[in-house]
Amino acid sequence: MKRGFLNSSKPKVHPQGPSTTPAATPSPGIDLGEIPRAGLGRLAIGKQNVELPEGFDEDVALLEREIQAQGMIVHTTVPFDKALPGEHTTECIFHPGSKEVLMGLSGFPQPMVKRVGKKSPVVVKEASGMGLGVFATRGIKAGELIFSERPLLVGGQALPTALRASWTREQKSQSSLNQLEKMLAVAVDRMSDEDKAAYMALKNSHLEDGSGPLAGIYRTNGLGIEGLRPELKKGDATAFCSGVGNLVSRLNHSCSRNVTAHWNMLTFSFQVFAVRDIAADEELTYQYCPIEGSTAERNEQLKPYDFICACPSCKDPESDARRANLKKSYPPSMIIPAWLSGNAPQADSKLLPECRRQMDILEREGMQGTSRYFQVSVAGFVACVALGDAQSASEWARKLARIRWVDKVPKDIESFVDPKSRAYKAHPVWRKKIDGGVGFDVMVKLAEMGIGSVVNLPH
Ligand SMILES: C[S@@+](CC[C@H](N)C(=O)[O-])C[C@H]1O[C@@H](n2cnc3c(N)ncnc32)[C@H](O)[C@@H]1O
Repeated sequence: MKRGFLNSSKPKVHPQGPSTTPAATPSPGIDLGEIPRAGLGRLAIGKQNVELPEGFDEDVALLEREIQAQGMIVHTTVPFDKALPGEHTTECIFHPGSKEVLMGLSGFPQPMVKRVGKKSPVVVKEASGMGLGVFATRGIKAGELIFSERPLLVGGQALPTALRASWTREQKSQSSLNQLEKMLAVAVDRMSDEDKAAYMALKNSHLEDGSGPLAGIYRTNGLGIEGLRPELKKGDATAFCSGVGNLVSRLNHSCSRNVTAHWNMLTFSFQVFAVRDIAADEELTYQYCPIEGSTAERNEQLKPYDFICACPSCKDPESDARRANLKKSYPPSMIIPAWLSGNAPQADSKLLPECRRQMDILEREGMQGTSRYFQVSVAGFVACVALGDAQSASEWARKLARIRWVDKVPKDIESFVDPKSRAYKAHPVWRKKIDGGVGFDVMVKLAEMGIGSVVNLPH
């Protein structure tokens, strides 16, 4: 989950958002202060006290009324019309325009009705030293959609708050946080009693920094959602909204996580997929920060969550060198077009060994949910097809077939898992490295598979 909001000085990751399914990314949240108690002349921000200017409360109230009058914040419920029996609803705090994005989607929202009687593949229970966590109730296969969840709450990042230029940074931070708490209070108040209780029961790791109780939960549990603010540049921190779920927000962090969470706009839900096989009773883990960096860098970014990661990679003294090596290595999918057209003779003998070397690091580090894992798998597959080696290509196809959360994985990839499949000879790249004849049609097919361009997947 990528958490993050207003004026946060914490890293906003994620970004990711490319030509693939949007990912849910953690967001660190506003790094602000405590909700002021009415009538107090000083506000606690973090461990400090902030002097308030004369008439501060009245000034804030005036500015808030202006924001309301201008319709800069929209409280709404999804689905907009009456929910079906058993269908979960989400309270939303939107920027202007977000609701219109959803109303423009044909068939929105596809209903999400609870399946009664089917045993859930997961259970929430105590995770030693981490509070609660999500655990598998049975073995789960790589690529399986484990659960979908429509969130309790979705809010915009950097929601407009009333600020005066003359205030100090601390006063602005304080005021933004106060206003966020008020907006959240409206949204939580609109929830059903069951959802309200679920929201209030979520973890709050912002007890010491002065966040109000609702904002503390929001900042601890939000996962980034992209696509609700199309007017903003993709990948901008402010282009993200943040969703808090009853189940998805119970996922603990690991730098070698075994699930990935993606946002499905049409059902207005998070979809959680297994990125590798998960054993019965194993904990499901997600990543709260980018995981390509060193152990120290990752733990710096995890500070807003108030824990030190003790995952296998963080404890392995050789992990940093492996991840650093991967970071500085070129994604092999970028080289394929030149290699195929004969413009990269130096890559002829190195391309496939390089794919295998990078795959070895990715698997040892538990990085199957990363962009690089997709890039290496697709490069290995295409290279083997181009060399007319269906046996080796089928091994790469098996990996690709499990990456179900990436739009660029060819829809017919399953037909390449059998090396004897007739699909091989019909593939536009079949034996092209040997027979030549790489034309525009082949390049188009490669581009469709994310080859030759940087495919940046979300976490
Ligand atoms: C989104 S919540 C995850 C669910 C949470 N454990 C609970 O009890 O609801 C995030 C918080 O869980 C805890 N947490 C998550 N991953 C952790 C980890 N790898 N080690 C220790 N604590 C972790 C931290 O307190 C963090 O602020």
